[in-house]
Amino acid sequence: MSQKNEMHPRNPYKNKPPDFKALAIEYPEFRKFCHYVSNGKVLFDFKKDAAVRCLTQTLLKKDFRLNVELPTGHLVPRVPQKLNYCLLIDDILKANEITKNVVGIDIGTGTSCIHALIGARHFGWKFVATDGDEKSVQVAHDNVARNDMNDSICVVHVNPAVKTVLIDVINSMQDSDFSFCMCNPPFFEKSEQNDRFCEEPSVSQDTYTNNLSSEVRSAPHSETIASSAELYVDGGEIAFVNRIIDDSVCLRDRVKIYTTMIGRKSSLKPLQQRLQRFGEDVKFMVHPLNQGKTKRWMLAWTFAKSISLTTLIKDRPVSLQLPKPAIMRIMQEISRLDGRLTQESSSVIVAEFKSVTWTNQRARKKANALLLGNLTKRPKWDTSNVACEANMGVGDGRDSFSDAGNFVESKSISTFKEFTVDNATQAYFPLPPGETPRPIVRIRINVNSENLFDVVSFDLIFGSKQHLHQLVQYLKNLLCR
Ligand SMILES: C[S@@+](CC[C@H](N)C(=O)[O-])C[C@H]1O[C@@H](n2cnc3c(N)ncnc32)[C@H](O)[C@@H]1O
Repeated sequence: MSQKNEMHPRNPYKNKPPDFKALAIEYPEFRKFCHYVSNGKVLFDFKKDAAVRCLTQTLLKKDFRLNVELPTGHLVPRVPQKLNYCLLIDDILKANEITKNVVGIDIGTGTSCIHALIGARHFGWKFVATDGDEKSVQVAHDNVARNDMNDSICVVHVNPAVKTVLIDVINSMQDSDFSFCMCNPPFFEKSEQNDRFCEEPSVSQDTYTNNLSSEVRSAPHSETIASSAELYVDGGEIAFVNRIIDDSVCLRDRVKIYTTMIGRKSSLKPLQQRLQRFGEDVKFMVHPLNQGKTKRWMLAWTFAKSISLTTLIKDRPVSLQLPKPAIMRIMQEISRLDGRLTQESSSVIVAEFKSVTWTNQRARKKANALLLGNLTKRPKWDTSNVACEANMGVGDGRDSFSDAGNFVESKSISTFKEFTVDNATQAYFPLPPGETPRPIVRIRINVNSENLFDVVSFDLIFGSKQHLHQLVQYLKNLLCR
């Protein structure tokens, strides 16, 4: 399903896709990839890599006055998607009043140098653009020079074998602080090589295509041809972004806002969990980046106390109408749910929860009654028919991308023959001394007095939207009767 309407509201391509007919009339090289059909419409062949390459070059020329070389065998950036990413960064910068002398770092700029070129031309930002591939650095440098942008963009070659991706570059520029960094990391782990892409020797030994000649997979909507450095990295995008996170822990607010694009939904959770481990020191957020049929995400984080990332959360605050005085009743209920309350003003409170206590209330009550009540048949807590054996890995157990510290094997052993047991095992690891567990959800509650009632709105500071909606529903059931 097309996700055009989820594009950034300021993206000019949001409600106005490229007019292929007009482009075909204006640009003869673009015309070669168009077919006229009987109703006068122009069809564009997205399936061919050369056509997509030409579309990107034409849009950059027409809409950004950029003359960009995109060599065959390398990724072709999609202009609306790249603009979406820059616009989101622009939103965060503007919301934090960072509007002058904006300097960004583009990690892994590729041959196109696309983020830096669009960022400099459209938003007036300056850039340091890095890449680990010498050819990409050369082509990116030529693209910058061809567009007379040497004063705004400095392209730097970095050693991709070095574990850090930001520290060396930043330390080589002693006096500069950076407003933000951005990155479109290689997504895939090397072992996935054969699943998604196959070699394309007609271009070069190092070129891959997603146009697999397989009976199982249908042909892709649009062909992607790329080099191995653009597609693969040890550990995939999770490992790459973890390297940026590691660097950010050392660099702290020498970069005000760290951002990266994320290509796979499954990468979001481990990366957010990783950031969560830095407790109150770090703020982070995820925002979707949609274009066409592709869904991507931007992960942003900051160590700077002055930076707010919540300004980007565009969801309407969830609200309830309650009889007056609503704030007292809300505070009572939140305390009953083991929430911690901080009063910010007479009408604003912040509530945080370390666990979800508002779901399964009936089951909770029943379990409590069983434990505390005077039932004739009480469970015998001190006897067991089952023994449990678990083999653990080494490490602190909190990294989900290795076996370290997680269960290697876990089994339940019945003390009766022919007696089977279900086995569910959960482990808790003590936090290092001095570290306090971070709440799973934090919500700002704002109470506005109207004539006859109070309007209570709930804003998610962090945590899952699902938890917020469940909690509000729970309070509604309880307080709106
Ligand atoms: C997916 S491509 C992104 C290219 C371009 N930024 C875009 O969005 O179209 C990833 C890029 O990261 C580069 N890269 C890989 N490891 C790197 C490292 N350690 N430091 C900098 N760049 C790296 C690759 O050479 C490749 O050009």
